[in-house]
Amino acid sequence: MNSLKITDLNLTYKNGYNAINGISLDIKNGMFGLLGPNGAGKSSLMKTIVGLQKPSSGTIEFNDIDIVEQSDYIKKNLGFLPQDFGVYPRVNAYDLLNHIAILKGISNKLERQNQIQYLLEKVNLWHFKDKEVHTFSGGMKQRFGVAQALLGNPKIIIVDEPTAGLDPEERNRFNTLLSDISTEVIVILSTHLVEDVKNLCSEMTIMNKGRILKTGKPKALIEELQGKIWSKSIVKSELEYYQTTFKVISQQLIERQLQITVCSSERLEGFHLTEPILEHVYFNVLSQNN
Ligand SMILES: Nc1ncnc2c1ncn2[C@@H]1O[C@H](COP(=O)(O)OP(=O)(O)OP(=O)(O)O)[C@@H](O)[C@H]1O
Repeated sequence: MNSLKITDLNLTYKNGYNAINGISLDIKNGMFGLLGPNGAGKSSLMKTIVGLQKPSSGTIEFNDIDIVEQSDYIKKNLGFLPQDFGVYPRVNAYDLLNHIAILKGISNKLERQNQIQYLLEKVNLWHFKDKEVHTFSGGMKQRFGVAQALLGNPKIIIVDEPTAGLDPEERNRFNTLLSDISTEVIVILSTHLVEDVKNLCSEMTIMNKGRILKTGKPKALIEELQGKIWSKSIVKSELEYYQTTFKVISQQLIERQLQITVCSSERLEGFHLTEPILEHVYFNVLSQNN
C-alpha cells in the first residue's frame, strides 16, 4: 500500500500570494479526487507534490520518505498525465513510447519492449502502434497518455482534467481504465468537474483559495445532505429575494425555467425536497466559504 502524507503545507509565491494555506491530506491507493474551481490552488498543490516547487513550510512524505528534501524519490515513482500534451511529434505510438521510456531511465532494451507492448495492449492501442500519435482521436490520445504515464511502473499517478474533450463513449472507456489502474497505485485526479469525481473517486477533497474545505468519501458527503436539499422554480425577478432570504447554493435553467437549490435543515414551504447529489455537496461547501 502506497501512502502520501501532506502535513500543514503552505506555499507563498514570490509576489506574496498564498496559494496553499495549511493543507493536510492523507492519501492511500485508489482514486483521490481533488476538486475545486479554477484558481483554487490545485495546480500549485500538484506542482509542489511532484517537486517542481518547494513549499514555504510543511512536509510531504511519500511512503515515509520526505519528498520535499528528496524530490528524486517522487520523480522516479511518478506518472503524470497532463490535460493536454500540446503538439505531438510526427512519430508513431511505439517509437514515441520508446523515446519516453528512455527518458524515464528504462535503459534495458528488452525491458522497454516488454513494457511498451504490455501497456499498448492494456490501453487497447497495440493495433495502432505504427500509427502516428497526432492522427489519433481524442480518446486514443488520452489512452496513449495513460500508457506513457504508466511506463516505469509508477506508484503515484497525477492526472489533470482527464476527460476534457472526450465523447461519452471514450470517456467511459477512459474512466474504466483509470479505475482499473488505481487498485494498486495512488491516482490523484485534479479537476473542476464534479462528474468525474462522482464516477471515479473513492475519496475526495474540495479545495478553494488554497484551503481544504471538506474531505471524505463522496457517498458519505452526499449522505450528510439527506433531507436538506430543497428546490424551487422561480422567475428571474424573484432571484434577489430568494438569495437574500435563503441559502441558495445553486441556480440553473431547466427547460428555460430558473430553478434554485437551497440547503436547509428546516422544512421550506413551497420548495420540493430533493435527493442530494455530489454537485450539491460541492456548491454547498463552496457557498459556505465564499
Ligand atoms: N507562479 C505564481 N506566482 C504567483 N501567483 C501564482 C503563481 N502560480 C499560480 N498563482 C496563483 O495562485 C492561485 C492558484 O493557482 P493554481 O494554478 O494553483 O489554481 P488551479 O486550482 O490549478 O486553477 P486552474 O484549474 O485554473 O489551473 C491563482 O490565483 C494563481 O493566479
